[in-house]
Amino acid sequence: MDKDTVLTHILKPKGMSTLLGGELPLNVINNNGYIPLLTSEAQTAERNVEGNLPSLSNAILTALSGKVKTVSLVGPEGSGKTTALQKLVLDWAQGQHLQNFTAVFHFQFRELNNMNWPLSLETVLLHHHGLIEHDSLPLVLQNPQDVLFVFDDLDDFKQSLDPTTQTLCSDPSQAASLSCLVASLLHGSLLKGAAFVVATRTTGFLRFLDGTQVEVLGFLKPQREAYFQGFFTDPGVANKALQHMERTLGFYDVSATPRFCWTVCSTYKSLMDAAAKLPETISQLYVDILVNLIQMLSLSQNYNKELVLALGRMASHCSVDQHSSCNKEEMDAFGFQQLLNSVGVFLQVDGERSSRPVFTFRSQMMQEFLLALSFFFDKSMPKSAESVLEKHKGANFLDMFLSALSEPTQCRPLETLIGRFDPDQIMDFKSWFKSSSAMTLKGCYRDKHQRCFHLLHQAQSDSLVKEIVTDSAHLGISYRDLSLQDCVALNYVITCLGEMKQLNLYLTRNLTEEKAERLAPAMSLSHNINLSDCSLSTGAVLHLASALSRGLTTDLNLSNSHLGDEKLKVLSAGLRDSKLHNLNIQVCSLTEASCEDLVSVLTSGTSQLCVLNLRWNAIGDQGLMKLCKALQSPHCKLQQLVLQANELTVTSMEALSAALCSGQSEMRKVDLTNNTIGDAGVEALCKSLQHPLCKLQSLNFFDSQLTGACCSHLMEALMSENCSLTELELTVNDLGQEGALLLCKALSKPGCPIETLGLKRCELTELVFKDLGSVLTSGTSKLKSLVVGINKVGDRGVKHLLDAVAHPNCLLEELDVEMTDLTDACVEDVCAAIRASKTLKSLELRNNSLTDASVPALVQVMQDSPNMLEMCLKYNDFSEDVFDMLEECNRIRY
Ligand SMILES: Nc1ncnc2c1ncn2[C@@H]1O[C@H](COP(=O)(O)OP(=O)(O)OP(=O)(O)O)[C@@H](O)[C@H]1O
Repeated sequence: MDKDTVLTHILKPKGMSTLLGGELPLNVINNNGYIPLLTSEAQTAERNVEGNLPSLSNAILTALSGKVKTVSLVGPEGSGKTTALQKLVLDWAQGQHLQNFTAVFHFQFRELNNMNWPLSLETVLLHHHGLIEHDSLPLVLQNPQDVLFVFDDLDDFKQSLDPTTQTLCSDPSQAASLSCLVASLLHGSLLKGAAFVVATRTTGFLRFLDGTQVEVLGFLKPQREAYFQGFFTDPGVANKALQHMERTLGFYDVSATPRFCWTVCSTYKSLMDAAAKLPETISQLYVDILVNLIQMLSLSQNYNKELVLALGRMASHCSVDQHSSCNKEEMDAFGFQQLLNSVGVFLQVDGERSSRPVFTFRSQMMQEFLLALSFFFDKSMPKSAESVLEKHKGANFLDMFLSALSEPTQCRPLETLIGRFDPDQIMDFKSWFKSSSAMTLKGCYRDKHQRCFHLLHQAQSDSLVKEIVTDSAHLGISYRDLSLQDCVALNYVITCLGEMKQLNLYLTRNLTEEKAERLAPAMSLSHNINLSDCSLSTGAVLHLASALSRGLTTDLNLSNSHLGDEKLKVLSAGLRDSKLHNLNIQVCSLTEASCEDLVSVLTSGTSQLCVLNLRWNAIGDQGLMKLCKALQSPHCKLQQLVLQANELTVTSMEALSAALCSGQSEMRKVDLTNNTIGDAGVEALCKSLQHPLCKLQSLNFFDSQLTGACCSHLMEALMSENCSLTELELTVNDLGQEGALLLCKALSKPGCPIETLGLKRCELTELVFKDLGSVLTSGTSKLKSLVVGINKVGDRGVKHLLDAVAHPNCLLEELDVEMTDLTDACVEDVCAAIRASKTLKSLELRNNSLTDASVPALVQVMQDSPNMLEMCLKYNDFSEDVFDMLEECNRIRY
């Protein structure tokens, strides 16, 4: 039809606006309420200069100028497809775009469905569409490239579009089935060259359409903002309403649909006008909507109930059979006979004046809500909640609505209109919910935990949360990759509980600002927060920081989260006033710059930080030297510092040593693993060990590029009266025989405090093992744990230690002789040592050359020695023949 016809005929609004159906598209457009929509990037080239998503109308216009002039607008229920089509046609008629088309034909499949007899395209255009002059038709048909067809609601099309199952037609005057006409048009056999814009929800028909698909994104946040401002005349009220919607509903996909926004705005407006409370959950919103709709109908309580029951039956039918619409016979079977005049607010009625009207729910969400409601009323519904849910598996919100409606405070407003809910049904739902939640929460499936939290959130009952989430709930599992609505539900549950042992978000790939904001109250109520291997936006870190600063959290694990210096700065602001004791920021891509922020935290006077793990951050000597300033502050409470692989050298060891003996440092444990501090670094630290004010108890020099030269300094330090070191780790350093013998000298001095010694892979010899044996039997040694694996001393070397273990003076509890070239020849000594020792609990024998022959004796001695907690025999030369025997003792690992 031409532009004038469009302007005079088509653009007269048909029908009326309804709360669930939306404001009529033409009213929206005519009243300047149209908010331009966006599409996703995939279909169009790129974002525009401001980095925003492309506009929907541009995407359509661009696609129509392409080679295949078919554009499919795809979007969910109420996302604005019809409105966008009407705007497109109106703008064309007003000369704003698409002026290359001389005629535009606009069809709705819902209406076409009624044509059940063969028709030619000419007849459809002339008589059915009825708005084209007979004379102009040939012109149109001769120039198909000047014609645009606009088809709406393709998903409602009840016939086939498959070109392979029907013979397509090409003659506009030939009568054919509707299915053939539409398929022939879209496949180009009829009116070849014409252009098409087709709007649809996601449907299987899309596979028959060539051309461009354009996603209709509906209202994202900025469009919602514009819409609310347009809806409410007072900007303050608009803002209040929007904030409320964003906080309570903004995380549901449905809130991106313009139709839902209309429903929400209209409902909020009437509640605000009545000075009533706005709904806190989606269930409460639907209670309010239903109350509003029922009140509008002004029926008696009996009629209200009948209507709700009939709607519930229809909802169940549509949900089970995946029907979107029902005919008159079906409606009668649901019990609508007397009530059909009242269904308009709930149902869209097509072909009202024809003999075959079709009824469709205006809102899928309301369909599910009515289904849930009927569970508490309809005697014909399955009796148990479990079977209702089983029967309507495809319903997304059913369990959430059931949960909300089973709470007295939430169902009360409806009870006054439709009568009392069946108490047996309420009880049934409650007992199903409690027992299934108890099972779910004992298990480890995070999705199921989340669902349970959603149901609790909908129920809005503190006491129910406390009843369901008990100590037996397994809440320590990782709730990674939460959606925004998961965050809201989890936060609700933790807030009701009042505190949480551990909030585990391990492996969350995208903790956005919005999600962290929703979780912030839960974070402050959690004693331990695990955010290891997560990626957090700066905004998220900001919320974490503020949650920590007012919260209960004592342990925070951010390891492997690659925070970087900037985000650490943001975090530091919250650390000062937090209760944090233990901060793990290993592998966080930090540099020297972060140390300044950490210093300001540690010296703040309010920080409680005792343990700081900085493993694998390139802070370097300059960074550690800054931290050392903090260690000398009377405010710093740090006791343990993990400095593994921090690119440290001897340069920073002097400063560390000075800090340790400053008299202010509380430091008990320093781990310097994997740094190149070398012998000179050890020498510097040994000075502090001899200082009376140094409180250090544990030093770890694992793989620190040391040689025997450092041992004289260690010996001196260990022999000093002031030394309080109980743990010394020197594993993976080339100390050699000479160096190790010096250490043994120190260890044999009465009073030497060392209890745990690590000398794995230190190039030790049999002579060293002999001296270590003497240390152990000396009667003065406090050694409880000795790790001397990966030194090739063989059976003879290890025998010195085994004999020592058998000696009554030896206090050893743990001996590690991994990969020391042991053979079956040592087994007798092993068994003798175990039998004689009163203290030994663990023996590490992995990576040796023991064979099957040793197994019976080793199993026997383990069975006879209940003191022994573990013997590890992994990676020896056993055959499968002995596995059964080894299996007999569960304290043997093999
Ligand atoms: N761009 C818009 N600006 C303002 N309001 C809009 C816009 N788009 C849609 N609406 C409102 O949302 C309602 C629903 O939109 P519309 O009917 O266009 O959705 P739809 O995607 O065609 O839905 P369905 O899949 O159910 O056919 C409209 O009646 C109108 O009130």
